[in-house]
Amino acid sequence: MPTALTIAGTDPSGGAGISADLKTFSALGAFGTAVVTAVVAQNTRGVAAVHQLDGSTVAAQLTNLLDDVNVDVVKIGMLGTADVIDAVAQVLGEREVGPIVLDPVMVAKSGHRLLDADAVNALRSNLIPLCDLITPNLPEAADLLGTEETTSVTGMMRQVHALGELTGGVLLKGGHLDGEASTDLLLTGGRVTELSAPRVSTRNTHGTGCTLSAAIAALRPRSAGWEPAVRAAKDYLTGALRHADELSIGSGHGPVHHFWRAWD
Ligand SMILES: Nc1ncnc2c1ncn2[C@@H]1O[C@H](COP(=O)(O)OP(=O)(O)O)[C@@H](O)[C@H]1O
Ligand SMILES: Cc1ncc(COP(=O)(O)OP(=O)(O)O)c(N)n1
Repeated sequence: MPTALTIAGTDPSGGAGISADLKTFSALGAFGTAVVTAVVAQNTRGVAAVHQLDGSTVAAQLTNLLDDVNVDVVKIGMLGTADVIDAVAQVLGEREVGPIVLDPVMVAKSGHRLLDADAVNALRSNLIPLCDLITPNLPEAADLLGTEETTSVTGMMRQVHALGELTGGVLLKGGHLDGEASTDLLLTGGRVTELSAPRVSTRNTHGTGCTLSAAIAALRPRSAGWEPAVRAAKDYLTGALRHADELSIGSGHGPVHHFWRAWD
C-alpha cells in the first residue's frame, strides 16, 4: 500500500483540509500521514478563525516524519503564510519524496482568506517549481498569473498554458464556471486534455478541491501516469458529489461523501 502525506490545515467539520485528505486516502487504498499547517475553526457554514502555525513548527513535523517514514506521494493544501511555504519548500527540496501535488488553497468557498495575499509570490517562486502537478481553481489561477479570472473554457485553455510556465503539470479546475458539465483542463507532457463530468446539482460541495487533489495523490503511485490518475480521481469525486446528499452534516455547504463506493 502506498504511503501518502498531506500537508494542510484542519477542518473540525470533516469536509475539507486534512480530514478530507485522510478519508480520501483511506477510501482509495493509500496509507495516510499528515503534517498540520494551521488550526482552522470552520464548519459547513464558513470559517470563524485561523490559528496559523509558524514555519519552524511545520518544518519540525515534516522533518521528523521524513526521518522515519518513506513517503510515496505528497499532497499539499492550505499553507497560509510565506513563512510556512518557505519552510515546506526548504524541507521538500532537500528530501527524497515521491511526486508532489499542490492544491494552491487561497480562499475558502465562504470567502475567508486561507493564504496571506502577500504569500502568493512565495508560492509561485519557491514552492510551485518543486511540484509535479498543481491544481488551481479559476480564482487561484488568476492570482498566480496576475490576470483576470476567466469565464470560459477557451480562456481556461490560454491560462493552463501560461500556468505550465510555472511547472510542468497543471490541472486547471473549472468547477466555478456554469454549464451542464464541469470541465477541467489537464496539462501534462506539453499536451492539454479536457476532462468533463456531468455537473451534479447539490449544495454539498465543501471540500471538493481538497478531495480531488488528495484522490490524485492517492491514485498516482498505482497509475501509469498523471492522466489516468486524474481521470480516476475525477470519477471518484463525481461519485462523492452524487452521493453527498445522502449525508446530512451541518446546516451549510456539507461535505462530499468520501466513502460512497462502500455504500454504492
Ligand atoms: N457541481 C459539480 N458537479 C461536478 N463536479 C464539480 C462540481 N463542482 C465542482 N466540481 C469539480 O470539482 C473539482 C473541484 O473544482 P472547483 O470547484 O473548481 O475547485 P475548488 O473546490 O478548489 O474551488 C473539479 O474537478 C470540478 O470540475
Ligand atoms: C483547512 C482547509 N483547507 C482547504 C479548504 C478549502 O477547501 P476547498 O476544497 O477549496 O473547498 P471549500 O472549503 O472552499 O468549500 C478549507 N476550507 N479548509
